[in-house]
Amino acid sequence: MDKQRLPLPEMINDDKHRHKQFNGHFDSNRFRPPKVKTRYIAVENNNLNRSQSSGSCSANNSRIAHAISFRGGSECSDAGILPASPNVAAASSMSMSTTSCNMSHFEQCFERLTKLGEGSFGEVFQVRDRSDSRLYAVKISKQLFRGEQYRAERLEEVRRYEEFSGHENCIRFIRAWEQYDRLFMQMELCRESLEQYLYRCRHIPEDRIWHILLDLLRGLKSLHDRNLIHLDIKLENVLIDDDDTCKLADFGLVIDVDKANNHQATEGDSRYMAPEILQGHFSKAADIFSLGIAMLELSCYMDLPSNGPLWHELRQGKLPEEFISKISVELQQVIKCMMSPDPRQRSTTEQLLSHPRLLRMQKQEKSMVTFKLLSKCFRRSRRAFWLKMCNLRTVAYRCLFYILEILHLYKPITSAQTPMYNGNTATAAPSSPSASVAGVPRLEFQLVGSTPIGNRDCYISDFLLAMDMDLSQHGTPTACGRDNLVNSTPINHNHQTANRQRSSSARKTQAEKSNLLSVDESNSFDKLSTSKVLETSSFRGKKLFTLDVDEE
Ligand SMILES: Nc1ncnc2c1ncn2[C@@H]1O[C@H](COP(=O)(O)OP(=O)(O)OP(=O)(O)O)[C@@H](O)[C@H]1O
Ligand SMILES: [Mg+2]
Repeated sequence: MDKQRLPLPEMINDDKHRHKQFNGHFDSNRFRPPKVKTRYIAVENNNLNRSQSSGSCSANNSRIAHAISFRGGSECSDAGILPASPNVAAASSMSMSTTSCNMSHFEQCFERLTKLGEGSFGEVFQVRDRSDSRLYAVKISKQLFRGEQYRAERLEEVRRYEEFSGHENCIRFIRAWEQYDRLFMQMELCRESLEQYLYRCRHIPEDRIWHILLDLLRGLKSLHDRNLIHLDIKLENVLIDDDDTCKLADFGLVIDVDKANNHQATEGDSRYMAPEILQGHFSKAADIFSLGIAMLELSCYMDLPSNGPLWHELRQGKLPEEFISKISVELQQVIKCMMSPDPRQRSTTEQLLSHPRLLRMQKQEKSMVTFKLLSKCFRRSRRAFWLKMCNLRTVAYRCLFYILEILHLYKPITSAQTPMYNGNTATAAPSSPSASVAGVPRLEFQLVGSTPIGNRDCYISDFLLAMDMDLSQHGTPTACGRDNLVNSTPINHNHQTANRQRSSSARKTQAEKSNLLSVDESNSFDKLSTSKVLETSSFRGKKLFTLDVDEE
């Protein structure tokens, strides 16, 4: 990647330091390092089509999801084609393969819930894993891979995430894959970013600031120990998990110190940028400066300038008195030490971690370690318990619905097997279907079968009522749009039986007078042979006849 220089800070005559302003949404128009712009396409399943991946570095393969991992020690591995999620495999077996084929791996595996945030490289979504119902965060790169070089740079982030995933103060990485020329990274879900936390709390107690500093110094040390520099330390790139632990995230600009001044580095957010970066000097000390200024922002609720005279003042060691005076001298000294204009004078992570206050905190933490572990275990088991309870409840409801559904379908089928109508005179059935229908709660379901009425969503009870009304008015079931209907389908038998049970004797007579006639094919073949058949169709091996019946 070519080194991209920030334009020199503009001289703006706004020389007043300000408290942070929050107008309900996060400022997305901050001064950011210049980045090559490409057309942004919203990450929707339907948008991820072949035409957009034209010019792709991964060419024809871009439609297939490939796992990305550097864990095996290989330099850049496309670990292989990802299998479809188990849910999709099940869906495919239920002849939904066309739909599942059109789904991206992301959609097959996750249910997208909310958007958590957005940076210059990616959008991050809260998702639910369809296989275990757990919540995760998935970062989807905004820009399509424009070429092998660009793709390799994006995949570097995966390598870094994998490298630091095990550290308590770095975000836990789960897996990554590429599809449709985009990179997808699944990671642990955090509660919020440090920036969101600051906007929520505004005034953060100093005790908490020290704890945050300790967490971040530990995370940063794990990078610096490997001779890597983050280059994008800022409040947005620090995430807080459910246990209130701060974690470093966004390793998109991480670079090897040895390669840092070799056209490899890209500056991060100018508000947090160390002064020497303008001269192209990238070092671990640059990260210390960024962390120091982030601590100033956090402890003083100060709006950091992205350019102008105030930007320069902050980098000359002049910290605004009206802000800095609000915090303890101890914290002031640490911040000043981290923000020293000369990078050689800045303390290292190790030196900072050996600050008496931080040492005391680390000792306290050690003694609290068992208690912390226990409380963590308790919180996790409580969560697991509720999850299980919810699952049990779902299973119980499902069973209940199945039973109800089976009951519902069972009765009409048996009633159809017993001829209940003989000729045009309805005789009472031995059981009372209407009573059983009334006993079944109003259940929404799709009618099984392919009768004209079965091809739409309806309530079976609605249908019964409709039949009831039709019969009471004309004795002609308009649901089928015929005047003379002979029907042996289970559903219609049931309707007629239910109708018969619920209707008054007057209505019964009316029904008898009408041309409605229900016959079983086997029993009433002789009647059929004498009647004029207008139309025939079949349902479940039973024949449906539309007859012109002589009333006598
Ligand atoms: N694991 C996560 N859990 C919760 N929120 C997250 C997570 N990862 C990222 N976010 C949110 O998404 C935002 C953007 O994520 P991230 O910083 O990784 O994107 P980016 O495009 O690389 O950003 P940048 O512009 O800093 O390079 C974060 O500021 C944070 O608010
Ligand atoms: Mg970020």
